[in-house]
Amino acid sequence: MSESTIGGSYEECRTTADWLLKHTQVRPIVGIVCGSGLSALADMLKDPQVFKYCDIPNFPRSTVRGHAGQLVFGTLKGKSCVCMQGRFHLYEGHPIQKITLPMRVFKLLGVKTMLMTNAAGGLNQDYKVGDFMVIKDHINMPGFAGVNPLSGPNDDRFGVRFPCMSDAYDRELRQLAHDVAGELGFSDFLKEGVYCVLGGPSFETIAECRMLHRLGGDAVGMSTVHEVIVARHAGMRCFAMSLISNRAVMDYDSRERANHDEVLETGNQRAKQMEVLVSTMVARLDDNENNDKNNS
Ligand SMILES: O=P(O)(O)O[C@@H]1C[C@H](O)[C@@H](CO)O1
Ligand code: HPA
Repeated sequence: MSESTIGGSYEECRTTADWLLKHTQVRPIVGIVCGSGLSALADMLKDPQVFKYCDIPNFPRSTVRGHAGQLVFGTLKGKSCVCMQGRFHLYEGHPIQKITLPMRVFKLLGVKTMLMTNAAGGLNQDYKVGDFMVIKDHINMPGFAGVNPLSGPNDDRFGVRFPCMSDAYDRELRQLAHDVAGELGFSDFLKEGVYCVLGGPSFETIAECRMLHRLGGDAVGMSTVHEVIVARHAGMRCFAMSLISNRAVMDYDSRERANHDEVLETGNQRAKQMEVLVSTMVARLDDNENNDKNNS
């Protein structure tokens, strides 16, 4: 299959970006991705303009409960934003280049900073359900098997062939999250750690959770990393945060069972605090710092 049939080519992303630019006056500088159960964040945008994914040229469809499947443009705390109310996952059957196509479209729309959220299982034994984890680094398990959104011919118009990932999660944005959490009284439940991505949709076995924990993972999930790789390749600053929606089961005597209902339920319980934290961060983003951080 050629890259253009898989998705994510420059021409395809340009077509989508041009269509959106024609249909909205908003010129976003901040992009937001809402994780499972965390879609309400998009409802904070003022003067929203909503596009269903099925109406946007080249966009895949959202198939997961808790992912509304629409793109919302608007203003958040005075900053022009575009927000994915629902994301795409590998297990939905989309090619990985298609899952991450929105990142390239956002780049072409003028987005400089990406803020992503997700729901994840807690591997770190100190984490409680409901904690927030600022992602400081990731382990890309599908990547070990060659499943990487940048596989295939490289298009220099987006970024370099071999992008560095040791600075994938912007240090200043992570610090900003801690500062804001301190002011809001959230520090007790704001952690920082390593996110492991798997393909899903089956949740992990006990042996897999134990292995991931030993490898240095603090939380496990099924998203975000592919988006971050493509966003960083294109020079956007990235911040990502997990809501620890459930505890990864690590003990053969445990009666706990990971399930999507619990994930959505925890999202509902913590949605308001997630909204306040993210929106306050957006308010504090320094426009001058919104420069391209390309890794060329
Ligand atoms: O989009 P995110 O990563 O928040 O979604 C997580 C991973 C699976 O899609 C789902 C499992 O409950 O939630
Ligand atoms: N494992 C993988 N993905 C997840 C989990 C989990 O326990 N919780 C939410 N998304």
